[in-house]
Amino acid sequence: MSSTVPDLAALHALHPAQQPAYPDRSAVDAVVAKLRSVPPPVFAGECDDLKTKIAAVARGEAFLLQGGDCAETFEGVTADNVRNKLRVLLQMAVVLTYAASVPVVKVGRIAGQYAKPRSSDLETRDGVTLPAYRGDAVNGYDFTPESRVPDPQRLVDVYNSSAATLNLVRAFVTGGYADLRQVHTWNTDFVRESAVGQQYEVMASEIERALTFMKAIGADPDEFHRVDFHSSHEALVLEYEHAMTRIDSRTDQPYDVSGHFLWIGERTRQLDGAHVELLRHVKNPIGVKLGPSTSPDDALALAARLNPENEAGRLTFITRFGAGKIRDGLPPLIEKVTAEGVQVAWICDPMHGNTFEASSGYKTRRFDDVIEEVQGFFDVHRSLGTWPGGLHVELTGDDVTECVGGGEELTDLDLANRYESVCDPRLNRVQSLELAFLVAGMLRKA
Ligand SMILES: O=C[C@H](O)[C@H](O)COP(=O)(O)O
Ligand SMILES: C=C(OP(=O)(O)O)C(=O)O
Ligand SMILES: [Mn+2]
Repeated sequence: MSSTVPDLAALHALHPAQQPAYPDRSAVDAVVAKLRSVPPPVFAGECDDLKTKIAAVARGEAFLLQGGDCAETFEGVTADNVRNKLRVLLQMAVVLTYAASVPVVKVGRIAGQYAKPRSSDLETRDGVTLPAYRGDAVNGYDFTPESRVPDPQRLVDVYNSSAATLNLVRAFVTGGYADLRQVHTWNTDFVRESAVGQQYEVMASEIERALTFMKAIGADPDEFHRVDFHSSHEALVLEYEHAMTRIDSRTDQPYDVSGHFLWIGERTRQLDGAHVELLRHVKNPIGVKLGPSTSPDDALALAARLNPENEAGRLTFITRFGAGKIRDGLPPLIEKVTAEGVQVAWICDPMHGNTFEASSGYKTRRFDDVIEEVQGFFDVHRSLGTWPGGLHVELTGDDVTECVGGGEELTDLDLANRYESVCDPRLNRVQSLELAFLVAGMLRKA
């Protein structure tokens, strides 16, 4: 892989999709110059460690759990918010690990997930049309002309918010919060009231007994004290990702140190596009979203471009077909990629192919469609003898009402109660845990 990263002008010459229309180029240049000098939020060696873990996923020896907000917000960077997201991911990971006896690689859509590709450049409300909200990285959510102007200073806020979030996540995962012996404590509040909370309690008690037994036979309890947790986001705004791309002093190779894992979205995965061009040069583990229009040759070409050395763990395909399309659409991709000997981890995003507008006007997803897509993903892999490597979900640790269905049987009418996402609807904490138990059952069979 070439280590010469193209400059920003060369990337812009490729007419990148989904970029902010900044009104003042000199202000952008000043921000990029500033960002080039800030300390990296992650260390390149951590990216290599994650790549090694994803290689185990590609070999069928581990399962990847990737989850978090569709769009993080600056306002959402609070201790409670970060802790709640981490907690639901830790609970899901423990369910998957314990119930399916598979190591789980934990990756948050967190500490950098601030930029959004949109279906339309414009948004119209009550006859007023303004530029669409493209995430806090780009413009404001408020529906006013001032707020919707792209402001490059926001990229500095992305850096500061990401660094603050990751700092707290690191403190939680190494400082005792994520200690496996806290498995009961994570569940203390509301989830105990729900059926899935009770199911979790039973499992947590079994885990506690197992830990007590292991301690009694001389295992080191410090083994359970910390977990590995990684950050990820869609690499979308080229100014930001380019400014955060640095040469690693150990290896002399470029890494995008804005996060451990970066992915290219469904709308920006053009083979000759700027996003593929930038990410093909960095050494991080990377992902590409693949929707129903992807042909087997597209997948092969992306793999050849992004992972020419066919390094295991480098490339993850995140499929997002929709519940109705996965059973027909996924097999040809897996068959061709497998037949060509291409090393890839296959991950299922059961969210983005299942979005629709409820009669109330809210964007939502049905919990049953999410489950149906994951079941399709597992069934396809089972029939082809390949490994269903993981799950990519939009979720939150809070009690929101954004997706319908699940054990709480949320309906269209409930959506207005607590709809807080600024972009796509997320599973709430109960729905996330329900998903984890269902997937654990599928994994046991796999
Ligand atoms: O998160 C993914 C996309 O940004 C999102 O689904 C686009 O949503 P839109 O169709 O409302 O623009
Ligand atoms: C934009 C997203 O997804 P996709 O690129 O698959 O539409 C996302 O993950 O929020
Ligand atoms: Mn989304």
